[in-house]
Amino acid sequence: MAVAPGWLAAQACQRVLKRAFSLHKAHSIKDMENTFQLVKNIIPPLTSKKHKGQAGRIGIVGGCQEYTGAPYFAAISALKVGADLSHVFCTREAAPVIKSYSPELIVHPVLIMPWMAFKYWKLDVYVGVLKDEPVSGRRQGDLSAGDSPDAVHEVEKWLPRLHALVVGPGLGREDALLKNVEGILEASKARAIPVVIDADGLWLIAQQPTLIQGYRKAVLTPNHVEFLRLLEAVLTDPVDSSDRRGAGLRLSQALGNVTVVQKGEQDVISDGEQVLECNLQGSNRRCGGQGDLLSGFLGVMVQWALHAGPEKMNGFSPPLVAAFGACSLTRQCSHQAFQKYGRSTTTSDMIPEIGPAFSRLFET
Ligand SMILES: NC(=O)C1=CN([C@@H]2O[C@H](COP(=O)(O)OP(=O)(O)OC[C@H]3O[C@@H](n4cnc5c(N)ncnc54)[C@H](O)[C@@H]3O)[C@@H](O)[C@H]2O)[C@@H](O)CC1
Ligand SMILES: Nc1ncnc2c1ncn2[C@@H]1O[C@H](COP(=O)(O)OP(=O)(O)OP(=O)(O)O)[C@@H](O)[C@H]1O
Ligand SMILES: [Mg+2]
Repeated sequence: MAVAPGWLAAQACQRVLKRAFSLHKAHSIKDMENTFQLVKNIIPPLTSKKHKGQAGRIGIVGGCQEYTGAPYFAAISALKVGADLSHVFCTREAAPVIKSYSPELIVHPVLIMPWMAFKYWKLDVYVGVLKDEPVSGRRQGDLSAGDSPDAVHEVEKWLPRLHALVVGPGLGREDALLKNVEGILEASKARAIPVVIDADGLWLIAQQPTLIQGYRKAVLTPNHVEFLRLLEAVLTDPVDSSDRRGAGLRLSQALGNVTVVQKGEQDVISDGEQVLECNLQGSNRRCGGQGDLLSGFLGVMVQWALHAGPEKMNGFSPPLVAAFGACSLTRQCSHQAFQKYGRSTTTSDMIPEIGPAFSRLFET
């Protein structure tokens, strides 16, 4: 008996939805089908009428000597989900490493601190002396654009060309670097650029919550430890963190309706008014880097959702819908990679799954 392709697609879609929401009593499968439909509504069509850049130009602020994988994962996932250009703003040491992972990334070694610029300047002078070059000549000439200590200004120059920023993956916690990031966040807010804040960016927010207070184009993506740190920093009254929906809702409200994506066995997403949960089956591998992929997806999707406008959101806020899309996609990639590689699965194995996972969730 011949089976219609449409029927097969519908069955596949039902299976994904059942996996997604079998554990969650508050939302019926119908509700979740609707939420997936909202994500589908924000995806820009691939047409011959567009020019490079229109599907998304994303900036990642992160990458230092210790951590080069995290900004790479965020930047490549932004491209693979459909952004046209992905920029990484990182420290000087991290730049050649990140570039060497992928020719597709545009890498700016601008997150340099004043003392580092001084160190490189001294090194250049030293090399000049060894080469028997006149020291005074080298002092003038050898600080290239990448050595500029004015990191905020260097990133700010690019902001008019970017649709969204992901701040934090692999950033590190050096005070001087975080000071730069404060300036970058202020400049992004002044331009109404959506920002996804993850990892060490959340460390900064825990020190200074006022930096994103009330900025509704900000989305925070804490893991378990980062969420507890934010709760402690932001809420004055005690809160039951085992009530993940209640705690997420309260944190978002206390931050002035910034969207909070609490990652975990279920991803709990709140904008202080509503709560969405993503239970889509992922995998039991907890290898590092999966959250970085999520932040890259979200950087792109939040911009798509804001561009699509509230009328396509059925009463949900655009960041909430975008976050649901990014969480679902991360978990689906993890699930697919795990089916192939089992215990040996690492985040790199999830990258080739992005295209098939996206089609499966959002193009059926
Ligand atoms: N390949 C890479 O370059 C990666 C770099 N990463 C970066 O690494 C930096 C640090 O991020 P992490 O998420 O590792 O954060 P932390 O360095 O704060 O935590 C590392 C791990 O230690 C454990 N831990 C920390 N504090 C704890 C506590 N109080 N109680 C119990 N367990 C605790 C948790 O398992 C946590 O995942 C960030 O810049 C992040 O982006 C990660 O994204 C992973 C991948
Ligand atoms: N117990 C779990 N069961 C299933 N999925 C999980 C579980 N914990 C986390 N995840 C999923 O893994 C992804 C990354 O979340 P995780 O908490 O590992 O972030 P992270 O610690 O910030 O990662 P990274 O190593 O990139 O910094 C999310 O999509 C989340 O849904
Ligand atoms: Mg993380």
